[in-house]
Amino acid sequence: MQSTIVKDTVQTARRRFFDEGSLPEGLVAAPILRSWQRCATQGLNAEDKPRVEPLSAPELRLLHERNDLLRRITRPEMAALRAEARLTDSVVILTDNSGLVLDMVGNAEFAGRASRVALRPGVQWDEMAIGTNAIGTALVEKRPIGVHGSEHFFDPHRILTCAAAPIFGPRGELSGVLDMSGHASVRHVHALGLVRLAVEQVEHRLFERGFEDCTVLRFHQDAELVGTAQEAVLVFRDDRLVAANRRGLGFLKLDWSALDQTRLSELFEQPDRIGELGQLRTRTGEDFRGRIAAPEERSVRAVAVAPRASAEVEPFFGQATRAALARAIRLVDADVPVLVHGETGSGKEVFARRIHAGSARSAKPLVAINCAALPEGLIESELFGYEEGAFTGARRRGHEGLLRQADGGILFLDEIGDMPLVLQGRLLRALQDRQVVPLGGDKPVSVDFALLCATHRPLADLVSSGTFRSDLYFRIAQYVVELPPLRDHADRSALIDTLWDELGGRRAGVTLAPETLRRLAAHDWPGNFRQLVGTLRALLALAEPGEPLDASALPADIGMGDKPATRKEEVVPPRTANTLSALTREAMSEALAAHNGNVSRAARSLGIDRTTLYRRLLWRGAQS
Ligand SMILES: Nc1ncnc2c1ncn2[C@@H]1O[C@H](COP(=O)(O)OP(=O)(O)OP(=O)(O)O)[C@@H](O)[C@H]1O
Repeated sequence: MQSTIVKDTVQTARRRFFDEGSLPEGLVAAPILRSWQRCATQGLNAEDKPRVEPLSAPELRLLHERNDLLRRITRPEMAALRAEARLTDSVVILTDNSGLVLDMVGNAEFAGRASRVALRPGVQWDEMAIGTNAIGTALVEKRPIGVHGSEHFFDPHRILTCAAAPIFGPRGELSGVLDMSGHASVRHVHALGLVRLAVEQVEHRLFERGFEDCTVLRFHQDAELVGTAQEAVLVFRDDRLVAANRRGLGFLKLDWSALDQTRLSELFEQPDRIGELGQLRTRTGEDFRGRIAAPEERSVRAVAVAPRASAEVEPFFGQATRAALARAIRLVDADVPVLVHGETGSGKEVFARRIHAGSARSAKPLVAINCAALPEGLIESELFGYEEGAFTGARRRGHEGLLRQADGGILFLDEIGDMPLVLQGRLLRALQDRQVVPLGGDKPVSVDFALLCATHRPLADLVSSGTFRSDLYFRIAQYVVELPPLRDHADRSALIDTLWDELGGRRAGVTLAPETLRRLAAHDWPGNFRQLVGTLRALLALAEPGEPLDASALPADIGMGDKPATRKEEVVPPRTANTLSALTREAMSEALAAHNGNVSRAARSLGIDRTTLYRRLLWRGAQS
């Protein structure tokens, strides 16, 4: 009902703006209206088709190379949001600082729909080409923004609901944009919050390296937030401010123009202790709690106290998995291909990296390729390389291809079940002959790599249904490791305890209350380790040192399965969901009730297909 009213309001605003030429102030958010004005002033016409100029495959590869650091630094957040996106039929997108889409992960079905309106890697989503959209408008407005349905400038984008936040570097430079996009019929009310939090983590991590020779000041009014991603950070080289995060500037009422201009001594009174958490008083008389780390002393302390970066959680392996790892290492050393199978988030990639680290090839590269993430048209040139001038847009000096980059090391083909059939034959030949023929070339080049593959799909079934070649299957699956889903772990409490320590819970002086631990252990974690680690990280951010973390901090859908719902709750489901997945499930249940249980109609009203709705409802049924 509420969304119908919002929709009508936007339609009225559009009519006034586009047909009557008046400003519908108050009917849409001010940043949206500003964006419509900018687009109209630039001569964009809402009834035209947006101008899309996708990059060629080699250009996209170059773009990836140029943005390597950004892609690496955002990886943990992309992985965490990807799990959320898969469960909510949406996608997570990373762009460069001009809005060029670098990566898109999440729900494959929605990715297909998004691709039809050119929301895909290699397309620039800047406002001037694509009109009002979360990515482009966040870049212009330099702040997080949600753009929903008809708030988009161009008509075809009405199917989208998007939330984006710009990523700022330590010197205020725009580095990229993180975005979550889904279908406009399912309102992802938490998407903007999730994206903002993720960007805060990314921006905070940008301060971990590169300032070893500087004095770094970390502070907050709340002492407990010092040392977390919510702290304010100011960096001084020879007493001069050279880098900062937005919170640091905001607390002192400064902006980026203060860089290189302002001195530490102008901002703060002499701190009482260097290195220790103490009182900091600004020259204007405001008090903060914080810590100043001088250059030499900081580099020593950083090793001792810096929280582990999120990508580096020490994996938890049960006894059986440890034994499987030892066997897999021996097999890979003997050049026997190993296939790792497990549900999403069960740790296939983590396991593969451990195999590499323990193998005789550890000093050589592990080249990991996600076969599902590579656009189909790119896989061939990416894997096998191409000769100079092999096709229009090919790089002048050609490209050696990923198979050759793995020479001497290990080739890890992740999501191998998603490799298109046409390329499976070519891959098989390369694996059998240990030779690669680049596109546009005729001379085979010898390669030497060990092969690891992973998939969450039932490959044997794909073989039976004819979508995966049996000869390739037998080639890659000479030894299969099955990673168990979390719900099958015998002692989940011990596992959660260990991960909590790994994530820094004990170091931060926070424990999980017995009821919290019980509920976490009772949950069946469909997103496996990825979901569990993400939830524990969120809980850690909410925790108060010295106080056991109460079960009320848990997301609504965790640990409630074992509690009978009250009659009242069954009749009037309260809007308490505070995760995207819970919200989506709520929306699905509501749609189903509104259509008297007719799945097709409910699915249509949500803008998803029947199978997605069935799948999600079945998944829900399995949970409760
Ligand atoms: N054994 C483990 N112990 C602790 N954390 C783990 C473990 N395995 C995985 N994780 C966490 O889960 C996240 C997902 O792991 P990984 O990418 O290896 O899963 P995956 O099975 O390859 O998932 P997908 O099929 O979706 O690609 C990792 O980033 C890591 O934080």
